[in-house]
Parts: sequence; structure tokens; C-alpha cells
Amino acid sequence: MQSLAPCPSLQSIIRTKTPIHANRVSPSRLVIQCAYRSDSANATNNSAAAAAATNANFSGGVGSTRADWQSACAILASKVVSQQQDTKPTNNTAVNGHKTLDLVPIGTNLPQALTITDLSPAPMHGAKLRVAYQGVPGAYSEAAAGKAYPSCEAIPCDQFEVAFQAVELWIADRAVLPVENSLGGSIHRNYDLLLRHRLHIVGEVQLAVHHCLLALPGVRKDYLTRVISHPQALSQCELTLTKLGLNVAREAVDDTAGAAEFVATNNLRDTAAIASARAAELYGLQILADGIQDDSSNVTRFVMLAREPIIPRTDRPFKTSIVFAHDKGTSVLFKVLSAFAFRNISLTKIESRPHRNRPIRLVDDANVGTAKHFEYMFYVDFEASMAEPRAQNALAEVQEFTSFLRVLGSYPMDMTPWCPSHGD
Ligand SMILES: O=C(O)C(=O)C[C@]1(C(=O)O)C=C[C@@H](O)C=C1
Repeated sequence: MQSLAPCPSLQSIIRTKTPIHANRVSPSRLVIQCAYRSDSANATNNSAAAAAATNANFSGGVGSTRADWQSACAILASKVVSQQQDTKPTNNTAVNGHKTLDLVPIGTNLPQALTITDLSPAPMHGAKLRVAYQGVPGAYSEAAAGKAYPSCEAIPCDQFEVAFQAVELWIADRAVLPVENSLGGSIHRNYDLLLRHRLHIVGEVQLAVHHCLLALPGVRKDYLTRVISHPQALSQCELTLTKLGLNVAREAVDDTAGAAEFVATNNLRDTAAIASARAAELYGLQILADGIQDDSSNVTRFVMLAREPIIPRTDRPFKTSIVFAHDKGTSVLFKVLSAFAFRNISLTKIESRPHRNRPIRLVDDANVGTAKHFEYMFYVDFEASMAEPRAQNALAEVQEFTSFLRVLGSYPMDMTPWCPSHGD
């Protein structure tokens, strides 16, 4: 293992609520050091155990999920012991004069029994759950984090990728990230990142998104030459902006609240931001127009991500998200989808993304030339729990047609009553 070294900036960033920036978490040295500093031999291995049991490349039926889970935990528990013996327990809070992540001291070298708490995705023992989101305070993602985990500590991150890393490095316990909007469609970046990272979807939350046009106090609509916001927010308000007579330049920035902050800190009297009423309050802007989304039922769906999956259940409605690829062109897609249809399992979403490793399939035809087909990764959400035999059987069948299959998560559906956006 690499020698331990401090992760000073990350801890202080969280405290000051400044967004975590990519360049602060990306160096691989920091990745390795932080992963081991946070003492979570136990939990890290639980995560591996859970991944082994319910994720990775799906292998066979999931009827044995609990058994797989338990045996994986047992194997990994012995690794925990050997790691604890190899690693000097430490709860240093400073190394070379720098503050470090707080460590939980390991009191004994004897093996600790795994408890149900270790296996469940419950918050850090007694502490507030730390939830990473993309954006700055006042962003809709912050509101979604609060809806998903009501008394959490929301941790702003400057990019989606950083939110993924914050969870992987134990800086955060969860990430809450948008995946689709009722007007703007899918947030493709997060689909791609779900595949590149090893986090599990443990829940979903839908948030009514109510946009406001914000400007500095005293600024009138006819002073404006520019409107800035997150690209999704700009597209969700496109028609209304035109109706308001705002034929001004649109500029995309990282998040809605960041746009509001930018207008305020740079004292821009010719620029408005599209953001929430909370952002107006936080950054001292006035609301020039309220509810400017093109559809009053504008909703964004967010997923909750954790290092460990939850154990799927059948006592409430569950959804399962998978991603797959196949070798033989898109005709296989029909067979895959019929595996769900025959079992009366409803699909709630299907999304395709370019296959990064094999974007093109060439089909040689001596007479005509070479046909080129795009290759895809397919993301499917279906309404069933992985604890249900019909879902297990459907996936066993899907596996026969596919070259790659991964379960991204099986999690409770957001069943909160529909509540259209109303500005608070
Ligand atoms: O910019 C924000 O406030 C966000 O939380 C991001 C985001 C998105 O990515 O779609 C979230 C919800 C809204 O649909 C608009 C923007």
C-alpha cells in the first residue's frame, strides 16, 4: 500500500461549502491515499462484497443474491482482518502539518463481526449523511439531495464526475445526480458516468423544477442582452423566453445557481440567470419572471448513488436499471425487450449511448462496399425488483442475447404524490 499522506484541501473545501473541483480529486495519488485513509477497510470490502453479489457482469440468476452476498462477505471479512493486521491503526488528524480526513480508530486487532449496519446503505454511524451534488447552493440538484435525504449535509461539486469520485473516495456517502428531465430529455453525461464508475443506484427522486428569470435589483427586462444558465434549464425555458420578447444571447454555464452567483458577483446589469427562487435569495437577485419553464409539469428525475447496493425487496414497488451491449446488431434488441414483455414487466425507460470501446461495426459486402453500423450501449429501466423471480428470469434470458450486462441498481420507485411546480 502507498504511504499515507494528507488530503487537506478536500476536508476544508467541504467545510466551507465551496464546490469540490475536479483537479482536487483527480490525481491518482490522492485517490489511492484517500481511499485508504478513511479507514473503511470494513466498508470498502462490504462494497466489494455487495458489488460481487449483485452487480459486476451479471452472472446467472439472482435467486441466490442473499447467499452470494453472505459468502462474498465472509470471504472479504477475512481480508479485512489481514488488512487490519497489516495497517497500523491511526486516527491522526494531521500529517506534515496538514489536516486530514478524520479516521475512525480501530480499537483492536481481533476480527470484528459484520453487522447488519455494515451491510446496509445506512448513513455513517451516527454522523450526518454527506450527499454530493453537482452545482453550487441553490441548484436544483441541492434541492433533490435534500428531498432524497432530508437532514443530509449537501456537498457541492463542480462536475458530475467529481460527485461520483467524492462517493468513491468516501468524501461523501451518496451522490444525487439528474438523469432525465420531462422537457429536456436525458442527461447523457450521467448515463456515461454510471458505466465508467462502480457506484450503485439505490434510489430515485423526482423534483418539480420551477424556473425564475433573475437579475440584479433595479435591472429591467429591456436592459438585458444575455441570459445564462445550465443548458437543460435554457432548453426548458426556450419558448417562454421568446414569448417574453427576450431575443437575447443564450449562454450555457455549469449550473443554474452558478449562473445566478455569476451575475451577482460580477455585477452584470445586462445579464439575467435562469435559476430557482432560492438562488435569487442566496445571491441577492430579484425575480423578473416566475415559472418560466415551458411546461408547468417540468420534472427532473435524479438517481441516488452509493458505494454499496441495497438488498432488493418485494414489499413495495421497485425499479431496476440495467445496461447491456450485444454483438449482433440492433435486431437483438427486439429479443431482449421481449424477455420483459413476455413476463409482463413494464419498461419505464430505454436509452442508447455510443459504445465507447466499439463505436462502429463493419459489415463487409463484396458487391456493394462496406456497411457501417453504429454500436450502442442500451440502458433500460424496468418496473420490478431483482428479488422477484420474473425479473431474475428475464435477466437470465437477456444475458443469453447480450455480450455485456450490468445491473446498475434495484431500488424503490419514487411514489410521492404528483405535485406540479409552484415556485417554493
Ligand atoms: O443546474 C442545476 O441547478 C441543476 O441541478 C442541474 C439540472 C440538470 O442537470 O438538468 C437539474 C435540474 C434542472 O433540470 C436543470 C438543471
